[in-house]
Amino acid sequence: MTTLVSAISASGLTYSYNAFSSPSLVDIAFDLPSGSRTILIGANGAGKSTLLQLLAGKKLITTAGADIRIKGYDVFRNSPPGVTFLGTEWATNPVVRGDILVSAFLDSVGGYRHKERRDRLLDLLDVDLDWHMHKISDGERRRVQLCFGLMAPWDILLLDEVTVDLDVLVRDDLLRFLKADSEERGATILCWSLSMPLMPVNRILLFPDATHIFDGLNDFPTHLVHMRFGSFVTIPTPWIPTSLNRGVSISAPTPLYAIALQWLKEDREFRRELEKKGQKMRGARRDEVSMPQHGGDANRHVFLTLIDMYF
Ligand SMILES: Nc1ncnc2c1ncn2[C@@H]1O[C@H](COP(=O)(O)OP(=O)(O)OP(=O)(O)O)[C@@H](O)[C@H]1O
Repeated sequence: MTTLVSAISASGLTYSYNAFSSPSLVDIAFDLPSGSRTILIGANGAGKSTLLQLLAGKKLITTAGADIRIKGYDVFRNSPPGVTFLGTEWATNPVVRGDILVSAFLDSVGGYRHKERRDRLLDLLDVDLDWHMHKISDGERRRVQLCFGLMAPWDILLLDEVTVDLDVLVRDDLLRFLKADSEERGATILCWSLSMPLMPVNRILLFPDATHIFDGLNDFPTHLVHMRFGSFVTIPTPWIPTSLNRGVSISAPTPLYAIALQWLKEDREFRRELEKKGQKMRGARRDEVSMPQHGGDANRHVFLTLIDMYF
């Protein structure tokens, strides 16, 4: 049995993109054990990508007292080894859209050193070594990215949204591979795949296609986190299907889907309550926000709303 030691931890984590915007993360604190597989659940703008990028050391945090550790290493001062971050910006990099063969591309990043894992991933992700990177679809490019990122064994895997555009079969196989890999090697995964706009929660129930986001996921995580407006509403909590969703009234194909919809519904209600009190939250319709009566305050409110929209 794997001994659970802390793999990822953070405390006092508050982060703003610039001096004008409200913080995208607010006083986040958590501790994830080695071998855990955690899914972040939250509406658009909840802060999931920002958190993953900070953990990956992609953004510098200057807030006093903020601390992020991976395997005990301070991510900003002392990069921890064995961390793989896969995010969506990779696909827009001109290098990976150049006229290069997939085989040459994977070899250029050491694919030949991990041939067994590479070949397993090529099969699983249905990637052809003879593809040219500039002549493949976005979904195919994503599959090459996953092969590229996963072929060297990792200790910590940070996945930002990259499984969303895979077809259902490939995604299902990939989740099985990641789960087995994490169980065999005690490796840790933190990812998010469960994001939906706040407003159309009810409409999602009418579109069976939206449920594919959850295919194969129900048995994948060991922990769930609920994020809302940059904070953790639910800290990493062990997930045993049915453990968290007692009392959840939404009927859904899987317990994970039910809890995600329930949380997003709560987020929407929370936001509407704030808006009734005149607090503009990101993503709100302007006509839903009650404007302050005083002229000066009203102008300031409009100004802050514009800042929120443009930064
Ligand atoms: N480059 C940026 N500059 C300023 N604000 C940003 C930037 N990127 C994100 N934000 C803001 O930070 C907050 C969190 O965004 P983030 O992308 O982390 O959310 P998310 O939960 O990943 O959302 P989604 O599900 O839509 O990807 C949002 O309010 C967003 O507007």
